[in-house]
Amino acid sequence: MDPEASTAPRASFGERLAAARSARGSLCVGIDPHPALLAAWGLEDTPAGLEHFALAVLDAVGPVAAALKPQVALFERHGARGLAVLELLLARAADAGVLTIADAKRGDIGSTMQAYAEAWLGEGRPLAADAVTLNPYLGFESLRPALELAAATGRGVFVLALTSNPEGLSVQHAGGAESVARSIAAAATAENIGPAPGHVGLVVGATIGDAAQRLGLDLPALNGPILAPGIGAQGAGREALAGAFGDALPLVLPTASRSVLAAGPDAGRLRTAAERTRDHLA
Ligand SMILES: O=c1ccn([C@@H]2O[C@H](COP(=O)(O)O)[C@@H](O)[C@H]2O)c(=O)[nH]1
Repeated sequence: MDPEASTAPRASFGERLAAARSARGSLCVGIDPHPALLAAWGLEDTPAGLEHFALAVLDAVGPVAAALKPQVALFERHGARGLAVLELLLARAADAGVLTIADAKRGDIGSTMQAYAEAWLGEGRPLAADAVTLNPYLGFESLRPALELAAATGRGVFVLALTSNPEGLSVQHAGGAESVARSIAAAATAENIGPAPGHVGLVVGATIGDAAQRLGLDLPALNGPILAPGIGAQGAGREALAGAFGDALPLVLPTASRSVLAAGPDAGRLRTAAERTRDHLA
């Protein structure tokens, strides 16, 4: 191996995601090994079943998706052995050149946030992904350790702004014209200075209808990626995406889990389901 290559800093997450979207199209596929899906695939709800499922999704879908998004909760429910599977998946994805977004929704006071940042974004850490989802309920500024470490390591973050679930309204819409969601979006935008696509993204559900416009979020100004869950199993499709995002659509990375994963275990069907979803949404 060229010793210089191993120490060269990686490009920023924004640049790497933009390249992946150009090469593989604009879909993120979630890896959510729900017990019912494992059963439908003929797998046991065990770490071994989990490993088979996760690696099969990587092999089948990795080549046609801009990123994969393992849902950390579904690995955590298997304890240490489940996390070992997640660690293996992240390593294999990195070897295959497939970007990963760990859907961990972390957020805590600064001193603890530092540890979360190192766990999910730290160079050489076993669970480090290309990006992680963050929960700003303790205040956007509490996320500072993750924002800084992501920038330093060429990784990214996606901060929850308007989530896809109906219960999110009670918190995220609060505040009227100065809503919580609007302030989170503005704070994220302020992080993405410079011409290149920024590394601070937002999570905005594809199911939100016209909420972003009504609440005055300036999403086209973000200069970073918008991860949009809610596709398929939660009811959103192409029209919902267009209605929710308008001029911000070029920033949007839709993500679908159950609706794609249900096409397995056959690798060809799984890949076709991902390609159809991606092409339908384009
Ligand atoms: O607002 C949010 C934030 C995260 N999620 C996560 O995305 C997937 C969606 O799965 P589907 O099977 O496509 O519904 C899941 O891991 C959620 O925890 C979200 O849905 N909404």
